[in-house]
Order: sequence, then structure tokens, then C-alpha cells
Amino acid sequence: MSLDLDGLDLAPDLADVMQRLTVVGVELARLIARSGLEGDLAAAQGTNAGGDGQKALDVMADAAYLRALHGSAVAYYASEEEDEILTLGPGTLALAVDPLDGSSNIDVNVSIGTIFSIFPAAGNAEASFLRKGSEQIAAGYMIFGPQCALVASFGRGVHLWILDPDTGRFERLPDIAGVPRDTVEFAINASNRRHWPAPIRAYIDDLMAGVDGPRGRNFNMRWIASLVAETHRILRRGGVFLYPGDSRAGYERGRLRHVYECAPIAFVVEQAGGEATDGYHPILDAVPSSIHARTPFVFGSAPKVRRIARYYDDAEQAALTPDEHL
Ligand SMILES: O=P(O)(O)OC[C@H]1O[C@](O)(COP(=O)(O)O)[C@@H](O)[C@@H]1O
Ligand SMILES: [Mg+2]
Ligand SMILES: [Mg+2]
Repeated sequence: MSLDLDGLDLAPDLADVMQRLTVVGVELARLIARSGLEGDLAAAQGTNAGGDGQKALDVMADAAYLRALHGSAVAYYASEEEDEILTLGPGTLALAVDPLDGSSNIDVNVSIGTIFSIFPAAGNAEASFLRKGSEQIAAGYMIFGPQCALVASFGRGVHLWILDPDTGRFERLPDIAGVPRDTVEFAINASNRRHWPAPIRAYIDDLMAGVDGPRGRNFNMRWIASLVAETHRILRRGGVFLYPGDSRAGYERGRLRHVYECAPIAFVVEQAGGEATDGYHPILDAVPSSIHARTPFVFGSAPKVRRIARYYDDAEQAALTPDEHL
């Protein structure tokens, strides 16, 4: 067994899928640690359904998860790297995955990861995934960084494991207590400022104004360009993450994918007492329109996420509707 699940009381089908995911995690952690020694994991390979360029490791990670899940309880497999949902066979579960998150960081030795989301299988492939994120029965991520960690929730808090490289086993650590509420860090790709919707620009401008602005205190900015790494920091240290929709062509609903990026991260964050919205509405209440649909994404410390929603309220009063992300 590569994962310590003692005391979590998971259904056997789900426990088996978690074991299989972490077997791949151990494999990927080793591959990543040896990147450059054997082959170039960042080599360009093609384009996925979302139009993103694929790197060698994106394709390898997808193939490894797919291989590992054959013969498991996973009936339906949806992946960032697969155009369509794949039917693996009869089974009780549906699994969506971003096999390799933070692909732009593969060749620069910065943390990358895998994000996963598990639902009970529904009547057909699409119905299994195009539903509210609140119906997930498991969600989480593995992060391949200085340490390889697994963070997962089964709807009763947020659990943490660290991979022991000596034994190849994920050992359980104390649960994640909760997203700290009073922090001064925010994460956003500020190079897109000129494209942001007015409420987001107003919120960030107020933070950037520091002690001289309306907030009367200084804030600190982070942008790793790996959603898993931003999530891990926010779970441990608090803060807020924003990837809003913006006025660039194709970015009207942001960059991040609802099914295999935002819904699972939102599930974990809410289980840790944080909040996750599209800027205004809770992510976990929204039904994605397609398997690769994007959504604007804001998550982190609850008071901060709520404050951002108030900027949308203010904008509405100034004649913009809350849904207007442009
Ligand atoms: O390069 P940008 O626009 O700042 O986007 C960074 C975001 O894109 C992502 O890398 C998208 O994920 P993938 O690497 O799985 O495509 C996120 O991890 C990250 O938050
Ligand atoms: Mg991703
Ligand atoms: Mg990816």
C-alpha cells in the first residue's frame, strides 16, 4: 500500500482508487526528480482540447493515471489532456483529473502537481461530471515540490500526507486545521491588470495602495503560476487567489477549468473553512456547461473572498451586474 488511510473509514472502492492515484504520484515524483537526467519532461508534444500546448509530462501523467485506473471502480475518466470523457468499464465512480498542473513550471524546477475530483458515477458520462461540485465525494491534489504531499478531503475535513522518499509511502500528518483568516497575501497574475473587470481592478488597486490606501495596511503579492502550489500556501498560511475572467479573447471566463481544477480545489478549501467563488457565486453551487468549461476563480480566507464579492456589489450599484466579468 502506498497510502496510509487508517482511521478514515473510506468505502473499499474509493480507498482502492486513492491507492492507485498515489502509486502514480510516487512514479511521477521520481520521474520529476530525475527530469533532465533521462529525457526532457518539458518538451512540446501537441495541443489538448482546451487549446493549451502539451508538454511531455502532461501526456505521460495522463497516460499513467489512465493505466492505473483500468480495472478500478472508475467507470468514467475525464482529463484535461483528453478531448472526451473516457468510459473505462462498469464501476461506481467518476474521476476527473488535471494530470499535471502548473505545466509552465516543469522546466524551471518549481512546484507542480495533480488535481483530482471524484463523484459517484451517474447515469451517463456527461451527467457524472456536469453537476454541482458540492456532490463530489473526494477531491484533492498531490504537489511535487521540495516535498511531495497529498492533500485530500472526503467531506469531513482536509487530510495531509507527505511522501517518504525512503519507503515510497505517503504517511499521514495531522489534518489541516483551517485556512487562516487574517492574512496579508494575495495571488493574481498582475500582468493582466489592464484586462481585468472593474471590481477586480478596484480590489487589487486598494491592496496595492497599502498603508496610504483605503485598507490602511500593506499587503504582499505572490504568483507561482501553479494552482496546486498557490492552494497549498493558502491552506497553510491563508490569503486569497484570483484568476478572474478578463477581456482577452478566450479569457472571458478566465483560464482555469471548472471540472478538474476549480471544483476540487473549492471542495478542499471549503472543507478547510475557506471560501471559493467565481468572484461572486460559490463555485460548488455552479453546474459546468461542458467538461473543459472555464470559470473565473477566487478562493482563500473567507473574509477576503467575501470582501471581493462586495466589490461586485459596489460595481452593480454603479450599474454593472454581478455576472458581468468584463
Ligand atoms: O500563466 P498564467 O496565465 O498566469 O496561468 C497560470 C495558471 O495556469 C495553470 O498553470 C493552468 O494549469 P495547467 O498547467 O494544468 O494548464 C495554473 O496552475 C496556474 O494557476
Ligand atoms: Mg492546471
Ligand atoms: Mg494540466
